[in-house]
Amino acid sequence: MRAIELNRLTKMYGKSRGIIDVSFSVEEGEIFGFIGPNGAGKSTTIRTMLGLIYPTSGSASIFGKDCVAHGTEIKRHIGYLPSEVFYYDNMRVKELLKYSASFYGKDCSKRMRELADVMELDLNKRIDDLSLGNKKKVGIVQGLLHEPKLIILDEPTSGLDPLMQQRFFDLLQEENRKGATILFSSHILSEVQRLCDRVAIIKEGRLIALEKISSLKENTYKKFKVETKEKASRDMFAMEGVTEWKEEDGVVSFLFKGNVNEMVHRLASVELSNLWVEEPDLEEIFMHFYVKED
Ligand SMILES: Nc1ncnc2c1ncn2[C@@H]1O[C@H](COP(=O)(O)OP(=O)(O)OP(=O)(O)O)[C@@H](O)[C@H]1O
Repeated sequence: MRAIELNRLTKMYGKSRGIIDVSFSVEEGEIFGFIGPNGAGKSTTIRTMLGLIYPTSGSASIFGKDCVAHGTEIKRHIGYLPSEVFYYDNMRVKELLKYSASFYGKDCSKRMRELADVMELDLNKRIDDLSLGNKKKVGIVQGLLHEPKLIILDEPTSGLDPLMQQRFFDLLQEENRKGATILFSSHILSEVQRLCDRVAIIKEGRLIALEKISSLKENTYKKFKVETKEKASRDMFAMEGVTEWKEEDGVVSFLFKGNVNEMVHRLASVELSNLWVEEPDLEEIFMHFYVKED
């Protein structure tokens, strides 16, 4: 069964767009990345999926159940970490987490202590005494407490130091091994690249790409860097599949998608003094999508 299925999901805020015609699905057991710059529509998509706001048109379902019709039931199976967390400041961490756990009708105290240990969170502290990073940890523990089947994380790492980010990623991978599906929204590409199997890229409210991280990185694009004996011109490498052409200090670089033999032929016709062929990082691929769409 699919964990998430969005079908032409659209949300307008009055006349201004939130998201338009967003369709994708996430299989059970996947770690799925959802990336795009600020304002692209990630939070709107997530909030609509969770039934926190209503779609203008289209539909979203979770484990086969429509998010509007079965919102309450669906939420039992979801652990959600919002991008910004607000709490009752005068509560202690432990009280807040117990209060959250009470909604799930489960005894989560053992899991609460385990998670707090891993994330080095002091359960006896008052919320208003916590730093931003520690408040984020409360959100993480709160989201994972009831061992949800689906974990939805909206920009989860902001405020966490690198050590805690790593712990958190390990924790997510462990939850995934135990069967949890994860939707991870971020504008930081390197973390999506590290953790996710597939990624959806959203821009100005519309989905512009849906790919496997591995095929994005390995099969689709190669980054060529070329040093030429003569001054390089754009024409030298102008062929279908070449994008992101740049020249810096006599070294030309570009992304290439297509038959590498054709590129090798083209390179053979130019006098080279050096050549590098590399895997582009996701950032470069991502920029390419954005430039192309513009
Ligand atoms: N409550 C709201 N009322 C009106 N417009 C909104 C509201 N919430 C979001 N928007 C608009 O919808 C669009 C998508 O915003 P959204 O917060 O979903 O993007 P995002 O990708 O999550 O970005 P960020 O990381 O900055 O939160 C933006 O243009 C935003 O201004």
